[in-house]
Amino acid sequence: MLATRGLTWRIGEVAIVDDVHLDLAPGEFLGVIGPNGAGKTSLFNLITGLRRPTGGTVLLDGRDIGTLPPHRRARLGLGRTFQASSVFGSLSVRENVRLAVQAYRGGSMKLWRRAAADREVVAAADAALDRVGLAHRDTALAGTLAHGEKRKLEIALLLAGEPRVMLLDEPMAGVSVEDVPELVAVIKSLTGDNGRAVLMVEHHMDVILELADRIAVMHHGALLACDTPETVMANATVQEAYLGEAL
Ligand SMILES: Nc1ncnc2c1ncn2[C@@H]1O[C@H](COP(=O)(O)OP(=O)(O)OP(=O)(O)O)[C@@H](O)[C@H]1O
Repeated sequence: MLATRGLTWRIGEVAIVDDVHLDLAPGEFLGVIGPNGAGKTSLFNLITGLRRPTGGTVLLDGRDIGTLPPHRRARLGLGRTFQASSVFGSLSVRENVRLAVQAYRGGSMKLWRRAAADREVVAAADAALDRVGLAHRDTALAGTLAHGEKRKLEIALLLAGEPRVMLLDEPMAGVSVEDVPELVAVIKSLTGDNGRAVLMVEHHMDVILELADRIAVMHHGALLACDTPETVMANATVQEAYLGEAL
């Protein structure tokens, strides 16, 4: 479904992302781990088109999307959440999602269809909020949400774009321990929907182990291993790379 081939991003002599070959199958959940600075976010930036690679490319359904700008990739079904929050704090939760749905669907609706289209947009926004368990908070100002709720809202914004491949960048960041299981359940419920695949960077190993079918390990920009959780955890090279380093 999604693949990278020799994906590389060099700054001068330094390879931030180094010859990465990844394959993500429909319905698959691939966790990406690696110490701080390993190149995980940079990899996401290359896949979504925020950065241009200095080598290699990205394929979606076998099509080379390596030269497309981010919005074209998003339209083809590649959706992403960001580490930095992309929520409008002074708007309501529902309004945030409604805007995201509207942005995704575009403004090409005929005028006479406007009312029906508006109803469809609101319905899609409500459905997304329902999926992430935020329907009861629809009128709250987004800026007043707790961290865990904000992460859910970010996932709802992502769902507004009807992604077939979801890239989640540290969805548990800033979330309090007691809110983690609920957020994990939400993410789990979204995987495999019509073959939706997920690529997730996460530092919490317990979360990765609960969700991931396979784990990709990055180290100094390169892919050290990519295999089932059991095989990766037993991999001597991986253990060596992490000796004394937090995942
Ligand atoms: N625009 C840039 N210019 C120069 N160096 C950069 C740039 N972006 C990232 N880097 C460097 O590339 C390396 C990889 O960064 P990246 O953010 O991709 O790592 P990461 O694995 O996501 O780390 P973290 O887990 O801390 O988020 C780091 O050493 C970072 O300083």
